Amino acid sequence: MKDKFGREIRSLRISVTQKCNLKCFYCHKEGRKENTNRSMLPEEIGKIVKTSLDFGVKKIKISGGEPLLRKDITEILKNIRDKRIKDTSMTTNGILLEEYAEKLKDNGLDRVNVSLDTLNNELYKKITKYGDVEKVKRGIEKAIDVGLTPLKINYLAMDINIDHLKDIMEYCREIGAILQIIEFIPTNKNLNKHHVDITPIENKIKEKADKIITRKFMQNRKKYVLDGLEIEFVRPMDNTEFCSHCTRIRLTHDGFLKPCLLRDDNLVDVLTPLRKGEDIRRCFVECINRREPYFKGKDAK
Ligand SMILES: Nc1nc2c(ncn2[C@@H]2O[C@H](COP(=O)(O)OP(=O)(O)OP(=O)(O)O)[C@@H](O)[C@H]2O)c(=O)[nH]1
Ligand SMILES: C[S@@+](CC[C@H](N)C(=O)[O-])C[C@H]1O[C@@H](n2cnc3c(N)ncnc32)[C@H](O)[C@@H]1O
Ligand code: SF4
Ligand code: SF4
Repeated sequence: MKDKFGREIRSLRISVTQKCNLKCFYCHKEGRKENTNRSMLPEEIGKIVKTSLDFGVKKIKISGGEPLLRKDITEILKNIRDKRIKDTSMTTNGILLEEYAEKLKDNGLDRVNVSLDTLNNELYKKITKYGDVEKVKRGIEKAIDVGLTPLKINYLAMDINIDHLKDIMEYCREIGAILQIIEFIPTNKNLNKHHVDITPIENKIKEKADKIITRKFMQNRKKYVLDGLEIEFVRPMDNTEFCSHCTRIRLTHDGFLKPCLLRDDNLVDVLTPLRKGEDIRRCFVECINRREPYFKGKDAK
């Protein structure tokens, strides 16, 4: 099913918990500020996912909070599993990855993205409060070992870690990971000072790139191959092209369908009807109808 702006729905991003073992000062909490204290059971997540497949979803992203804090994460994966899904991935801070990697792979997870903004433990601690770079690196190694690949390193570009980008690039090349350079989304005015324009970095890499790939169904994001290293750019701010190619809907940790990451005012409760035994297809129709590009070009209606 397409939305009013002609955008297909191909991907469902599920936040399985709002809890986290780190406290990154910038966290956007997947755009969900409120907490209703509701939580979805693995079977409920499974049922919602199965319904989403009828609307064109082919890719599942598991996120949070920190998804590996769900003790029943393997149950969640078991319930999600379906032949129609082409890609099941997780975004994690990697702290618990060493312990979980094998179980995740065995229960149907295809790959992981691991967030790591610097290799410098002092700065990493400043950013995350409770983090430990070595632990994350061990998690990354284990994930690669068990085949949770292609593994992506999520590097959030900020004023405080922009000088660390070179080290992260080298590290990714060394371990054979894809590097994802993400534009910082300030969640309040005090954080504006950390925003860095990553366009000049992208232009520099583009000039030297051996190959350029456009991710058509992923917000037309550009991926560059440079001396064997794949570098993807996520540049959402004020980016009308990004939003006009957005094929993603979200499921919040407390059971609401969310038409857009950056809006919290148009959610559709899917958990209540599910618990009442009602047909939840109408929730998807409503969510898709409520979708609109957050950053709109002049021509968008
Ligand atoms: N504005 C906006 N930002 C997004 C959206 N999806 C992901 N992001 C940002 O992109 C960054 C990377 O997200 P990931 O969780 O690693 O997943 P992904 O790169 O989108 O997905 P894959 O490429 O399939 O692994 C995060 O910082 C998100 O905030 C989106 O729909 N809108
Ligand atoms: C919200 S976290 C949830 C998953 C997991 N806890 C982690 O950190 O990977 C998902 C992604 O959002 C990114 N993120 C968080 N806050 C952000 C912000 N203000 N701007 C851009 N990306 C952000 C993180 O870097 C991470 O890659
Ligand atoms: S680890 Fe992820 S969810 Fe936790 S605070 Fe950092 S960005 Fe947010
Ligand atoms: S419309 Fe834009 S901001 Fe909203 S989820 Fe899609 S890409 Fe992100």
